[in-house]
Amino acid sequence: AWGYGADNGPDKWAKSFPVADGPRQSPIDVVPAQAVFDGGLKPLRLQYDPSTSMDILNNGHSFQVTFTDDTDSSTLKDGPISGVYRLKQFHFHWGASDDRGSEHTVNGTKYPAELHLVHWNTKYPSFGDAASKPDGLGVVGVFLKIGAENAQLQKVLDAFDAIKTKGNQTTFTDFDPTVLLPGCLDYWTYDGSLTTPPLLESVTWIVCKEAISVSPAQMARFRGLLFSGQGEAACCMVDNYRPPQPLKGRTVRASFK
Ligand SMILES: NS(=O)(=O)c1ccc(NC(=O)NCCO)cc1
Ligand SMILES: [Zn+2]
Repeated sequence: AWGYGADNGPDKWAKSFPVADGPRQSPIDVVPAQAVFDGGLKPLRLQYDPSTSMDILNNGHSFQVTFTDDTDSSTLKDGPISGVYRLKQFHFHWGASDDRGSEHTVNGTKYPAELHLVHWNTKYPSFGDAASKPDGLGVVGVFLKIGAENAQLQKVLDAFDAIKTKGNQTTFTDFDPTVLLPGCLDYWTYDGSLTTPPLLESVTWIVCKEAISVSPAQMARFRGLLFSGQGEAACCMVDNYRPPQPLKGRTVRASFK
């Protein structure tokens, strides 16, 4: 199965998932000087109801916090998208050291981690259906940079002991992911894909310009998770990021000057 190792990592994914070499793959390197300011882009409207957070899971590739998405309680509206997209889950990608870990880069700069808030377009009946449509998903990406301890992140990190190995999950309620957003919601946006198999080209990417902070000790906690399952040889969950992919003529728009 796919992963991030030498034998099953990003350079090998095209064998099982040929779309890996497609025209709108993610992540990309964002070059701010080449982004086109679009005054028609609206401010992001993220409205989350903490009662929709359900559980936190180690899925063997990352950990994710999953939300109930049977109503429009936690939504993404405006920004570059039209209609209403529902929050399904959020997860992170990170490195084995602070010099790498993000999927998107900015002028080639890698951040130590990147948060993805995954939403699906309610014009489709479900996440699974939306994931196969060109306008099916909206993912908000937020960079993490090394700095002060992020108290809002602590609640997520404190659940890690219960999800150390692949397949473990535990209840994770009353969490409002708004607390993980940067103060300024200026963003870049472009048409892309899932950054893990099946790499479906269904994502409107919304990458925030401003990063949130994470302390070195908190980053060390991320690296204590395991790709491996209970009773298997321990394999640290680190470097679970896909490197930037060719832009192939796409335009990146900026919501700010
Ligand atoms: N890294 S990413 O592009 O944000 C991403 C988001 C969702 C998925 N897949 C997914 O959510 N599958 C359904 C189970 O949650 C894969 C990659
Ligand atoms: Zn992701």
